[in-house]
Amino acid sequence: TLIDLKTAALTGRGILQSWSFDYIVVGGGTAGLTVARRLSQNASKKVLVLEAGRSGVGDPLVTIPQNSYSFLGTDIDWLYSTTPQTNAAGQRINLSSGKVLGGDSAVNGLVWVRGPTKEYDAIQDLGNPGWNWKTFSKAMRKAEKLNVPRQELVDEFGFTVKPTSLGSRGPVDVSFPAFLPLQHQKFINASVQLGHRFNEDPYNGNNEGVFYSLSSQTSRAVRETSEFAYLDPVLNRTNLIVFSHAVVTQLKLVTAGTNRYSSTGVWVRFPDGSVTFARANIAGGEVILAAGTIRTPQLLELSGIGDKNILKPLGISVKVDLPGVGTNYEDHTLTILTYKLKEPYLSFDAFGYVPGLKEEQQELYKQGKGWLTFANSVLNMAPLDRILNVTERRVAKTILETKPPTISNPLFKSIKGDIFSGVPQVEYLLFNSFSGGTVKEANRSYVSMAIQHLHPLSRGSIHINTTSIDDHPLINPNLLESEWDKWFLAKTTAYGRRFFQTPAFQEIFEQEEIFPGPNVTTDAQWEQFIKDTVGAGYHSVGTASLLPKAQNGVVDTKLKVYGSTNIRVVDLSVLPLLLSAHTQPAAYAIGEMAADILKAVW
Ligand SMILES: Cc1cc2nc3c(=O)[nH]c(=O)nc-3n(C[C@H](O)[C@H](O)[C@H](O)COP(=O)(O)OP(=O)(O)OC[C@H]3O[C@@H](n4cnc5c(N)ncnc54)[C@H](O)[C@@H]3O)c2cc1C
Repeated sequence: TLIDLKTAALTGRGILQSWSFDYIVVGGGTAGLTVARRLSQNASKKVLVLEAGRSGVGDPLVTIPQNSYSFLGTDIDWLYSTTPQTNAAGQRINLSSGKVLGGDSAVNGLVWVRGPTKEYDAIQDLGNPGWNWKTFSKAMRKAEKLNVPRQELVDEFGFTVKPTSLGSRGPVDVSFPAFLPLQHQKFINASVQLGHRFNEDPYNGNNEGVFYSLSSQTSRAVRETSEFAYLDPVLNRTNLIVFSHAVVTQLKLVTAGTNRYSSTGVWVRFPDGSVTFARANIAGGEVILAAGTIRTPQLLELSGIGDKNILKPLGISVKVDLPGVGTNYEDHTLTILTYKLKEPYLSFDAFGYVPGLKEEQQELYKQGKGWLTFANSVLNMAPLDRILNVTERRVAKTILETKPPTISNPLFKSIKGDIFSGVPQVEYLLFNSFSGGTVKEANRSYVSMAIQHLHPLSRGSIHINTTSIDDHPLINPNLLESEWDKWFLAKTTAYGRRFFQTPAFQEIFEQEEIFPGPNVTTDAQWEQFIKDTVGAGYHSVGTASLLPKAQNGVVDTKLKVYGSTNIRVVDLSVLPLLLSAHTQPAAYAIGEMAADILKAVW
């Protein structure tokens, strides 16, 4: 049952006053709704989901794939930005995130991709038995339902996929879009011409090379979110109560023996500002945090779980002194090159100057066809050898002899071990519009290439600096702090130019680079360029890491917060290391795995 507290506060308050819950899920985002659906399949278990945002049902901002970044600045955006980044020219970097049922799955770029086996196994090797490729891939398959592309789409665009590598019965439909821009088709050729491998089966534990990537959308081109995929089909369950416009302000903790705390429930703020308590069942009730990488550490700290040196000065009574909370924060770093298409080729920029094009495409979309079905669908995941020459590889080795200051020894060792062993280190992808630069002609079409560093070594933090839930925590990804991150991103960004010098791209792109432009040529200029323009990949992880406590971990292998008896974290804040992949499949997988852990005691 979905109850919007904006319109049904009385009903909501009544339920909270008379019920206690077996599971209280804080945050109805990607992982939160996954775990809620699985746990509510047992009709004797009462499940409550508390989501700060509204529903995304029927909202074209959410449903239409091509609108994926249009939520920026709207009512479904948390409007985060980082603290000034000292190693990136003082930039405050945008980190918009979905404040809506479905969370980031309702606003993201729809890319659906997995990393290679080694990266999931590395999570286990850090001291987390049971968290490996085998368990992650099983959970990702459980979440997904592949729609094999229709023959006409295969014929037109060349899509390839190996159906046995993906799930076929999960809630989240994954499909190829019904349209692939010419420039994305050419990106496959350009990559191959540069010596990159074409990968026909990137979902089975080896994602190296250039490939057609799936998109989290139905075969009718409606975006899949965790709300549409996991929640909507089970809305009639009376033991599952979902509140929208419900802001959780704090967890209530009581002592449960020496050095241990239990949560008896959470405080919920209603849209009118009033606060009501949601009670966890005394017998075995669990509080499940799924508020995402930015808000989960905030809630832990506001509730007295975190580093005492941060909590005490704010007057917060320290329940569990857990210094790992809010640390090990990591995001992919991203830079952009922009080129102009030759006439008459078009990108989405043409919506702004070709009369009638938008209307024509809106009509086509009603039949599940055309440009609006497309968000992104070709990726190139490249290992180091593909990008760096012999001399550069030698320099890379020298830089990597020194551990950067903010990453722990085990994490550094783990990543470093993979850098020279064929694991993708950089991703190239195209944005089908002008996405970086200042000089834009009004009636021409542009395409930007994004360059994403997949395994940065800099680590940042997310901590509160006030006791109010309404103040965003200080979000400091510490981008480009490590020498490796700066050097490698500069090298891989410079390499991006080479795609535009291939015959495949020369056919359709003007030769002159628009951004950063031909004046950037030396190593020093590239480094300055990336410092001035680096962005985040919107793939934040790690602030409540799944790691042994002695390694600054926050949750154990059952996702239970150290020092607590019944508080779990199930969102991406538990992921201790980023993958060579965009992060939504991992969020669904962690939700699935969390549900299995909790169901095991039924
Ligand atoms: C712009 C953008 C583009 C992206 N593109 C891609 C992509 O193309 N492919 C991909 O794989 N990944 C992508 N990602 C990343 C991916 O979507 C996320 O990493 C993933 O969905 C996060 O899942 P989560 O469950 O950890 O958090 P979320 O899905 O963000 O869920 C957290 C939920 O908690 C709610 N919440 C927070 N605080 C409170 C509170 N106090 N009370 C109540 N509710 C609260 C939030 O409103 C939200 O609904 C993108 C992300 C963004 C932002």
